[in-house]
Amino acid sequence: MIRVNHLQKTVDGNKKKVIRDISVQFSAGEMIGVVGASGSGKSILLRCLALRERWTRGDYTWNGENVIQGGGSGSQKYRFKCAYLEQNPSLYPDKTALKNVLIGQAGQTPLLRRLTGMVRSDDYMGAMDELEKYGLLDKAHVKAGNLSGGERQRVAICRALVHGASFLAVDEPVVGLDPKSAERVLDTLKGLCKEQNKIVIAALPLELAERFCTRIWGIHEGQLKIDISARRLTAEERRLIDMA
Ligand SMILES: Nc1ncnc2c1ncn2[C@@H]1O[C@H](COP(=O)(O)OP(=O)(O)OP(=O)(O)O)[C@@H](O)[C@H]1O
Repeated sequence: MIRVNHLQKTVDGNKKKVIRDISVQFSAGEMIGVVGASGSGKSILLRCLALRERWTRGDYTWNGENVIQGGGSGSQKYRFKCAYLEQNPSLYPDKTALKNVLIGQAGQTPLLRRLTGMVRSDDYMGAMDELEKYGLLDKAHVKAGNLSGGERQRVAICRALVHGASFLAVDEPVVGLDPKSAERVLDTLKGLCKEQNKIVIAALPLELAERFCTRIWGIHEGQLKIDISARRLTAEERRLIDMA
C-alpha cells in the first residue's frame, strides 16, 4: 500500500501552489488514469509521485516505510523503484532499442552505467526477454531514432521494467499515436498491472482512462476532485474538473 498525505507543491519561489493538499492511497496492481484540463497539475503530480520533483510538503510511505516525511525529495533507493515516462520518451536516438533498454533512464539507473554503457550478459538476456514479451524482438537492433512513436513508448516501458521499476508514472503516453498503436501501448500498461502487479499512473484523455484504467483521479487546479473506480464520468463529475 502506498500512502500520500497532504502533498503540496509550490513553484516560482513558493508563490504558486500547483498541487494543493492531495491525500490518497493506492496499491499494487492498480492502473490509475489521471484526467483534468490543461494546466490542472497532472504532470507535476506524476512527477512528485515518481520522485522526480521535490515535495514542498507532505508525507509519502510505501508499505509502511517512510519515503518522504514533511516534504523533500526521497532517497535514491526509492527513485530506482519508480519510472517516469514522458510523452516523448527520452531515448538515445543513435543507440539501438536494446542498448537503450540496457543503459537505462536518467534518475532510475546509476550515472556510471549510462556513461559507460557497461552491461552484464545476464542483463542482456533479461533485456532481450523483455523486448520479446512486448513484441519488440525484431526492433532490438534498430536505432531508437528510427522507431515509431508507439514502439519508442514500449521500449521506454521495457527499459523501466528491466531496471526494476515497480511503479510507472506515465505522462500522456498516447499523444500523437494512431488508435491501434495507442491501444497497444495501453494494453501493455494494463498487462503490467494485471499480470505483474505493477502500479501504473497515467495522464490520459478521459475516454481512454474510462476504457483502460481500474481507477480515475480527476484533478482541478492542483486538487484531487474525483477518485473513483473507472467508469464513465457523469456530466456533474466532468464539470467538477472543467471537462464538461
Ligand atoms: N517548474 C514550474 N515553474 C512554474 N510553473 C510550473 C512549473 N511546473 C508546472 N508549472 C505550472 O503548474 C501548473 C500545472 O502544470 P502541469 O504541467 O502539471 O499541468 P498538466 O495538467 O499536466 O497540463 P497539460 O495537460 O497541458 O500537460 C501549470 O499552471 C504550470 O504552468
